[in-house]
Amino acid sequence: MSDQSRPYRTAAVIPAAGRGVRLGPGAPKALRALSGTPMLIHAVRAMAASRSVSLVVVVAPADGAPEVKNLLDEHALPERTDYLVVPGGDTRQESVGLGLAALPEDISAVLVHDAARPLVPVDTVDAVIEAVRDGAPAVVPALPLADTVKEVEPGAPGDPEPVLGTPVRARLRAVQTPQGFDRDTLVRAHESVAVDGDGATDDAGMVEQLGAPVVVVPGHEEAFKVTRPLDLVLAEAVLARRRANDGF
Ligand SMILES: Nc1ccn([C@@H]2O[C@H](COP(=O)(O)OP(=O)(O)OP(=O)(O)O)[C@@H](O)[C@H]2O)c(=O)n1
Ligand SMILES: C[C@](O)(CO)[C@H](O)COP(=O)(O)O
Repeated sequence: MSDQSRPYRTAAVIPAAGRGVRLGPGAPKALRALSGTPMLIHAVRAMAASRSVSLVVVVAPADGAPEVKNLLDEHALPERTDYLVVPGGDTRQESVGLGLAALPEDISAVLVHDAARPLVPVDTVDAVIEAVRDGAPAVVPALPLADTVKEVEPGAPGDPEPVLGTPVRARLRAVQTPQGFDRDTLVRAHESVAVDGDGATDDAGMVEQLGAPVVVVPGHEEAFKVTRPLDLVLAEAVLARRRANDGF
């Protein structure tokens, strides 16, 4: 539940400390360029585009915080947007936890947004924030699936895997970011869910483990995660389409 005595300020925590192994060799994923601008800067701008976001906390690769701070100093953000840079951890869960620990006292609502989703439109960001402000402790943007999904018994890479079942597709959603939270709920989730192996794959799942309700709002196709090389091609195409639509 939100503390009504606190002023209502929203911050975005951007975990950007991953290596991007699935993208292939090169710089840490968040620092790779899309149309000449680092992916992280696109992601920060996507959060700052919302008038409700007054602080962005970037969680940088552990040894790259000064470089990331310089990068942010070089790229203009709206005057209303402050930013902080903190070093990240070994898993996404730890990186988000380190970002949360850096939040100032007066923040009531938190977005957690992957640096790897640089092109999320501002309308999606605002829809998540609005649902949190309307009282949902945890909100995720998500889309219906185009593929049928099978549950399998995982085997060695390349080996046939026995199918265990086929979940009803109409009940499934592919979850994106930014995920939005009442701050106290998210902090409680991070304090109570231990990092196990590679850690939790999303923050809303940790809130589910608390037993708190999580709701879905419509996601957006352009909020896809840049994970594999083909995603870079798609991201460049989306940016080219935006430039064409903006008349540049
Ligand atoms: N230790 C980690 C691992 C991931 N992330 C961030 O979490 C987001 C989602 O993770 P993912 O897309 O899986 O990025 P990587 O972990 O970099 O990718 P890969 O698994 O291919 O290495 C990314 O913005 C990534 O930078 C992070 O901050 N700290
Ligand atoms: C948080 C997330 O983007 C929601 O789909 C996703 O779970 C991140 O997964 P990753 O394997 O850490 O990229």
